[in-house]
Amino acid sequence: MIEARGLARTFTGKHGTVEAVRGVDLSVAPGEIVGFLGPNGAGKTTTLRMLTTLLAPTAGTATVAGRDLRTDPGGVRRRIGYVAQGGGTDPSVPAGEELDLQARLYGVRDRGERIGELCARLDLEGLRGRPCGALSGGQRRRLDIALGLVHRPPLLFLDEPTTGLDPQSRGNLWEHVRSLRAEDGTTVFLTTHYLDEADALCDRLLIIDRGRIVAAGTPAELKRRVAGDVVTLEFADPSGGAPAREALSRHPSVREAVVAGDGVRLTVEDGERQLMSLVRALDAAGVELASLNLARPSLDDVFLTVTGRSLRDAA
Ligand SMILES: Nc1ncnc2c1ncn2[C@@H]1O[C@H](COP(=O)(O)OP(=O)(O)OP(=O)(O)O)[C@@H](O)[C@H]1O
Repeated sequence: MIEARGLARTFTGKHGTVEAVRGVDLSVAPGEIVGFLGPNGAGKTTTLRMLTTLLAPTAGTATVAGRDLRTDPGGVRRRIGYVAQGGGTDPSVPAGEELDLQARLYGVRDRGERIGELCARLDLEGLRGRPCGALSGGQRRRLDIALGLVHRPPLLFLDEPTTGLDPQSRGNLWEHVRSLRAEDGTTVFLTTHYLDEADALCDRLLIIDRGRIVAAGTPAELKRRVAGDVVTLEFADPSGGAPAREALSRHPSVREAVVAGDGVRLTVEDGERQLMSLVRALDAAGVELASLNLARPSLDDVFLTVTGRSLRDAA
């Protein structure tokens, strides 16, 4: 559904040159929900604007929804939906009229039927007469998505769809995005800097940092591949940290062992299966354990491993 090679964009202004996107390769298959994740300023919006024909690339090529970005931008536009950050509705116009206008702009023939279908699907039925400015944040995001889908595009781009929404509305929006894929097979490409959103909603993730893709895979693959499991140990005797670290850093499954406060933090390959063996190694070293905790790595651990920075700090 998307194939991009070497996509790049440089901005040149009074204050010099910014290489916002530096040669991005990406592939998105039909029916996937793909998340484009990265800190502020990483190049997410710039990439999205290139893929949606709003910004010309400085270099690279892409096919989007079966059309060439450079030679047939009109063809791309007809076959994609794009929901920008903040949307573009007029606060004084009723939601139903905005939908009608959009359907006319795209020349949708059965627009009454299509609008009814979208309103039912996105829980907008009772809101058609309400001015856009009077909708709640979650309702407005659902209207923005309906506007992006009026012409039945097979591919939908969402730029930070849940920024500014409360946790309940975010969960609700994720459900709607999933059902678009389940019911219509819509492919979704979305940007986010929320790790929980990337983890919960997306089949596959591309992590971008400073204009380059630094990691790609399913959330589970990324976590498994890059970070290992995290085991935190505390000891009956607070001075147990140093001998424990000494004993455990020789264990074949331990990639890293650091003393943290009164305890030790380990990065362990396949942590669950190794726990008993780690406990035995401690026992052999004569260190008495007070507590042990095993945690799956988070996407933040992944980002930390590939870039050396925390996604939260970077954002
Ligand atoms: N029109 C422009 N002129 C100059 N620099 C720009 C322009 N648009 C973006 N940039 C710069 O390009 C870089 C990437 O910006 P971009 O908006 O793509 O990042 P982002 O990952 O979407 O960030 P955010 O999460 O904050 O939306 C930033 O350094 C930004 O300041």
